[in-house]
Amino acid sequence: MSNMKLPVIDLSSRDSVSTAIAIRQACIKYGCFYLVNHGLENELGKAFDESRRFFSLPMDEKMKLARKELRGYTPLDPALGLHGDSKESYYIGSIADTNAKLNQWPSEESLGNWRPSMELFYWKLFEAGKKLFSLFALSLNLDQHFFEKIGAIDKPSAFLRLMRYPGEMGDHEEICSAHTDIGALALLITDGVPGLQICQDKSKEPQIWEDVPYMEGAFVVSIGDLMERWTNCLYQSTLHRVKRTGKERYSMAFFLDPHPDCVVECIETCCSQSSPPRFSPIRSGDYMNERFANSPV
Ligand SMILES: O=C(O)CCC(=O)C(=O)O
Ligand SMILES: [Fe+2]
Repeated sequence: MSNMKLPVIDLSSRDSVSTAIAIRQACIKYGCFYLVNHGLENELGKAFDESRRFFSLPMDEKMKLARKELRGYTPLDPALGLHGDSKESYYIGSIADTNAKLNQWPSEESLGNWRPSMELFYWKLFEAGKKLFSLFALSLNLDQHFFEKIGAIDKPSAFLRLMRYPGEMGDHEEICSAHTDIGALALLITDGVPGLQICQDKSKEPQIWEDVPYMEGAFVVSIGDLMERWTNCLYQSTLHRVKRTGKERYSMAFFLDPHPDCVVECIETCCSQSSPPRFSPIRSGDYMNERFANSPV
C-alpha cells in the first residue's frame, strides 16, 4: 500500500493567485489536499479533548441526545459493529440559523461549558471555511466573493461531526465504508491514528486505495458530490474510507455545505461548448435532503 502525496495548500499565503492555481490543480487531480496555516492549529488539541469528554459520557446520557433531524448522537450499530461501519458519532448542525434550536447539547451538569467551547470551535472552522471558499472562487476564475454573493455561505449551514472508532478487531476491513461526501467541501481532522485512505480514480476498476498520511495540525480538505456537480465535474469528489487498524481513533469532520436556499447551477466558467452543463439547477436543500434520505450517515 503506497502513501498518497497530496498537495499542501497554505491558507495564510498572501499570494492568493498562486494558491488558487494550486487548489485548482489539486481539485482536478485528487479532489483533495492538505490545508495548513488555517489558524486553528492551537484549537485542535482542545477540540479532541472535548470530543473525548463527550464520548466518555455514560451511554444513557449520550442516548438522551439520540439523533433527530440529523443532529445529536448515533451509537455504534451493534448489528454492524464488527462487520460494517464501526463508529459512534455526534452531529452539530448550523448554530446560527432558524434550525439552530434543533441542535442537541449535553447538559451543563454533565459536561460544564462543553457547548460554548464547541460553538467557538464551530465559528473558527467556519471562518477558515469562508476563506477557503473565496480561494475556491478564484480557482474557478470567479470573483472571490462569488459564493457569498449567491447566498451559499453568507449564513453558515455547516455541520460538525465528531467521531470515535472504538478500535476493536473485526472481520470487516473498513470501519468507515468507502463513500464520497454529499455536500460541497469537508474539512477533516484526525487524531493521528492511521486508517484514512483515498481512491484517486473512482471510475477505475479495480479500485486502488492509498493511505493518506497524517500531517500534524493540517486539515484534509475534500470535495463533495455537490461541488463536483457545481463545477460541472471539473473538480472531482473524493472517494475515501477508513481502514480498521484495531486502534481507537477520533476524528472530526466539518461539512461546509451551501445554504439550503442557494441554487446550485453549473458554474459558467466550468462550462463551454465542448463541455455543456451536465446538470440542471437545483436548490441545495433539495439536493442534500434527497441524498441524506438515501444514504446512511
Ligand atoms: O474518520 C475519518 O477519518 C473519515 C470520516 C468521513 O469520511 C466522514 O465522516 O465523512
Ligand atoms: Fe467522508
